[in-house]
Amino acid sequence: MPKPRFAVLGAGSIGCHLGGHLVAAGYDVAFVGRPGAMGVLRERGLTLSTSVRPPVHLTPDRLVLATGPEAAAGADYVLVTVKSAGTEAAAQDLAPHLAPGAVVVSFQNGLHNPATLRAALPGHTVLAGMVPYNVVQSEPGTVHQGMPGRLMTEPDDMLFAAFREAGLAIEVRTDMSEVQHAKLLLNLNNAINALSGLPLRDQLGQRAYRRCLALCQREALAAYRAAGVAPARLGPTAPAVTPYVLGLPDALFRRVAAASLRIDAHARSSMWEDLQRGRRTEIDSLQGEIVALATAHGRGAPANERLLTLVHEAESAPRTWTGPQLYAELRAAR
Ligand SMILES: NC(=O)C1=CN([C@@H]2O[C@H](COP(=O)(O)OP(=O)(O)OC[C@H]3O[C@@H](n4cnc5c(N)ncnc54)[C@H](OP(=O)(O)O)[C@@H]3O)[C@@H](O)[C@H]2O)C=CC1
Ligand SMILES: CC(C)(CO)C(=O)C(=O)O
Repeated sequence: MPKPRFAVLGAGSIGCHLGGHLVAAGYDVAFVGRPGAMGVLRERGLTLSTSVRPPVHLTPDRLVLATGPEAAAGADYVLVTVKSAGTEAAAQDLAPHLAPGAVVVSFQNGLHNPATLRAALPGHTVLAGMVPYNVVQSEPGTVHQGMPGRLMTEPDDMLFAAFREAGLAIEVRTDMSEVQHAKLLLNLNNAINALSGLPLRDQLGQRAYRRCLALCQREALAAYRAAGVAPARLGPTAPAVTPYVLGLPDALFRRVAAASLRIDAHARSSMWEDLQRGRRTEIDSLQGEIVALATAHGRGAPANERLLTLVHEAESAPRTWTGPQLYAELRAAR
């Protein structure tokens, strides 16, 4: 059977990580990205790095690089890896070029990207996917995976086989909505990490920042309960218990949550990268979703609402917050 062909729509950290692994395993991948980013790859090639394995370098001649969605025309699978605010536009761009029968897979954070893609691409199968680990562009042309983890998607045998062959750990799930709600609980830390200005490991090592996350997660769990949503359990700790664990003193937290601190020194939230580059963040699809859900059920989510405002402010006027400053700010909002 011929190998399926892929396109990556939104060739940034996640798109280059997924697409790069597929290229390394011999799959055809068309990378669709911004002219600047594609120029870097055209010049330097793409390096896939982790702190546990030697890096893999793909020379420029192995990369099919494009800046327009027409490059996705030959793909059997289109992996959508733009930030949430760009999904609608990316889907509209893609619609006239998508091959009949092509499957679209959203590997994005947030709750609504698969639905946005389905609405814009009628007649195509759109699968929800989830990336549990961090990938940063540690230097131009290098995407670095900073922690272990298994990708998740809705069932598709050919996709699953290709990812496995490419060395991308992947798990098939039939409860992706619950998975996405669980991932959103983790992504409530993106804003806290971005405002801390610290690598994830250092930020999560500090109780005051973890308490900020616990406040956000408690509000989210209350909103989920009101909405009848039961988030999936993605790690050793059940979602309902996580806020208690986050509030433990540092030494105890390090022992109880050792697995969640298996993060290398480079890892930062994807929102930190956005603030660094002066780009719009995904805050409306993260804290914004919790505020909207809480409001729809007659509840407040003041800590999430305050973070929403602080991140919007940081988009135009960057500032960093110490853990105690941020915790005091979020508590004062309640
Ligand atoms: N990075 C991470 O560690 C993780 C990220 N995620 C999620 O994965 C998704 C992707 O994140 P990430 O890879 O970090 O994002 P990036 O910003 O690194 O990559 C997306 C790239 O796509 C470009 N882009 C946007 N729209 C288009 C378009 N229509 N055509 C071509 N290129 C386009 C963006 O350019 P521009 O900026 O100019 O719009 C950007 O360069 C997000 O939903 C994120 O939350 C999930 C888990 C971990
Ligand atoms: C992996 C994680 C939770 C944190 O880096 C993330 O999803 C992100 O940065 O967007």
